[in-house]
Amino acid sequence: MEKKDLEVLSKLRHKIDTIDDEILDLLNERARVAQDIGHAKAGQGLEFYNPGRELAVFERLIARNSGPFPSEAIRRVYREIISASLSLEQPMKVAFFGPSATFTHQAAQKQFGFSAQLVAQKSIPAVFEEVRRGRADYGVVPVENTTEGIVSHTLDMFVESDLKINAEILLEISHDLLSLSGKMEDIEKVLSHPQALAQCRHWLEENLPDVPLVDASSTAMAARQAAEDSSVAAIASEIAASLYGLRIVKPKIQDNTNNLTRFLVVGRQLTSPTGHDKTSVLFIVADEPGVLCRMLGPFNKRGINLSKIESRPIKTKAWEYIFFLDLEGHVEDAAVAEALEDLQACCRSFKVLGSYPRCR
Ligand SMILES: O=C(O)C(=O)C[C@]1(C(=O)O)C=C[C@@H](O)C=C1
Repeated sequence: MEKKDLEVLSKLRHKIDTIDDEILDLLNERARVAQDIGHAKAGQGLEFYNPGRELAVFERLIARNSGPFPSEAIRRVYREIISASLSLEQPMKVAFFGPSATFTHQAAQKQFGFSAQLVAQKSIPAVFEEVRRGRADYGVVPVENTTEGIVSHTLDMFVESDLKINAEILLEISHDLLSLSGKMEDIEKVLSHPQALAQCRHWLEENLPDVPLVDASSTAMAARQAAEDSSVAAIASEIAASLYGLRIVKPKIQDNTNNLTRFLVVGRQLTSPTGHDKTSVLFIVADEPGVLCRMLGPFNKRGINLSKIESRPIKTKAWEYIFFLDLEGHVEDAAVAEALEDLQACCRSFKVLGSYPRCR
């Protein structure tokens, strides 16, 4: 580099250093305000974590952004700023359906950031139990997938549990091809969970036709094995790559690109309205003619959009069902409250599972 160019570079770097100093000062100023909010909330017995407010922060900044800083990066950067602020208010413990490096782990990290303490649990009931006993502040569990449908284990938990849904997380399930070197030519074997191998079958046939495919007990386990042998590649998540020190040979190799999973954040309290909410309820109706029509009528009458209805068998009674309904709005909205009151009138059993910010 010529002396003149070096001088230009040095000036620009000095400019960046000055900007970074300002950013750092502002980050500390913001953290102090977040601490003040934390104290004010503690005084009123309010929850420190407020997913609705977080969403509003992300969305306001993304709408305001004129670039060139990428909008998606704004979400990620602010995710970590808020996560760090929250850890000053109160170190947060989040139980998730593990093991580590699963997609639920990734969803928990997306929602709570790196400053939260994420603790893997062996089962979905164990996640609920950790939160119920107060050993974790929140829990993250999967609830439905665009390819596989509902996760019945999670829905069944709400029948007995008093925990409330505080937020939903949408995650694109992206299967990445990972290895130690990150080079296609080093791959002699591909390892993954049978479902992940099946979801990437066409890509594997086209790109690695002669390489043997071997089943592993989980995508995380496949990544762990790939970390021990440079001739083995694993199909696993991005988080598995960072956990096991693997490189991405090829991202997003799944055949169906529209593979999304919805996760729920469960906590011990109901959350307050944000203006963009969704409510989930569970109920059992009497087994009599016209009851299905009557249970949906109150929502139709008030123009309330129903986004999902599921039924699950009642385990103690043959051919009777529990319904799970998702609707737009918050239980504190007048129209929603009235509709739910009408619904309750034709139910043998009824429970609000939570009102929480709709993922947009
Ligand atoms: O606004 C609040 O309620 C805060 O506690 C502040 C803050 C933030 O850093 O912006 C931190 C944590 C909450 O989950 C939401 C927002």
